[in-house]
Amino acid sequence: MKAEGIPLINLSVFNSHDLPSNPSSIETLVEEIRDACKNLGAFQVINHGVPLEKREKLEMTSRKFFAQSTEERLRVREDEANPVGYYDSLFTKNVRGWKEVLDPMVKNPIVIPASHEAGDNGLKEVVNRLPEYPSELREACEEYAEEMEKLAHKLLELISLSLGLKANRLSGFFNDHTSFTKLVHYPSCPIPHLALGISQHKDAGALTILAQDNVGGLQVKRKADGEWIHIKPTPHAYIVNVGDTIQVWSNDRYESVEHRVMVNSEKERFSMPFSVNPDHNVMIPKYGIFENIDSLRELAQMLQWTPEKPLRVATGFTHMGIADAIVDLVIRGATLRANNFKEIEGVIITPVNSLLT
Ligand SMILES: O=C(O)CCC(=O)C(=O)O
Ligand SMILES: [Fe+2]
Repeated sequence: MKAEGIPLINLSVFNSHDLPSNPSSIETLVEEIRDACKNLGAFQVINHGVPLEKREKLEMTSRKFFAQSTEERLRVREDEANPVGYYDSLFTKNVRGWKEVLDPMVKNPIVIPASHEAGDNGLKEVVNRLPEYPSELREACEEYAEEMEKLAHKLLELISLSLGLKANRLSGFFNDHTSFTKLVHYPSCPIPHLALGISQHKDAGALTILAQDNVGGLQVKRKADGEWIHIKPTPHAYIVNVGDTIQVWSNDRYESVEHRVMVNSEKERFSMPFSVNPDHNVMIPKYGIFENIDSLRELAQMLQWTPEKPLRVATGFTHMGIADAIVDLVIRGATLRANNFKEIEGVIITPVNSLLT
């Protein structure tokens, strides 16, 4: 099924919170996820198990929050020290988009790197800044986030399976996740031809699970022909975008999708993207996660591996197939540095020169 060029995936076989015990019952579903992630990097899900009343409650509180005076909204404005809260970019000559946002985190507080500077190992604590009005906003956010976490878990399991990995392969990366909900308001815009709600970008996290209202404006870029596809609102559905983190974990099998939001002169629009982000200290290996000998061989080929370009291999050595693959590489003359091996589940391979200090 398609909804205006974007696959529409029915999750009903997966509706309880656990994976069905019979793997063949979800084979088709896993295939659909694989095709959607490969071809577009985005899809919509229906029968996703998220109760409609939780979504509607948060949508209502979001509308109430943004309907307040500018002064009230600015009371919870984020700043450099604590980059969580309200921000708007309405008055910045549209380069940053015709929108305003409130972005509460799921876990509160969270600890994140103090800066993006290489070599800065400092950490800082970030706390949610939530408004007093509407009074039900905090509860609505918490209840909604709980549902989003469950859906995210299902989607990550399906994506793992679709990559030939165990269903729970990615779960361990999300114990102290840094996911957050974004309440976004795009006011109607008198100069829609000169502005964008959000200009073309990719999301950095693992996935984004997005609820949009019935106005429309989101577009995703189809890699095959560079065409922008309008995502027509499907009532109660969620749009799922593949982010950069999944792109890396999947060794580019799935690419994060470029998207943007158009604005219009008549209607304001509300959306609620939920960013599914791993723990801040999770290592995102440059060449993905491999659990079988074929993918390791494929990688060696992809890297045009030669003895002059040695690889560093890190592995738990629990999997005979992997050990065989390493032997295979050794036979081809690789310089393997056994004392550099780290005991990490699965296999991570990176060219030596980018890892050695
Ligand atoms: O509002 C939307 O439809 C998309 C928002 C988005 O892409 C983002 O916040 O990263
Ligand atoms: Fe986005």
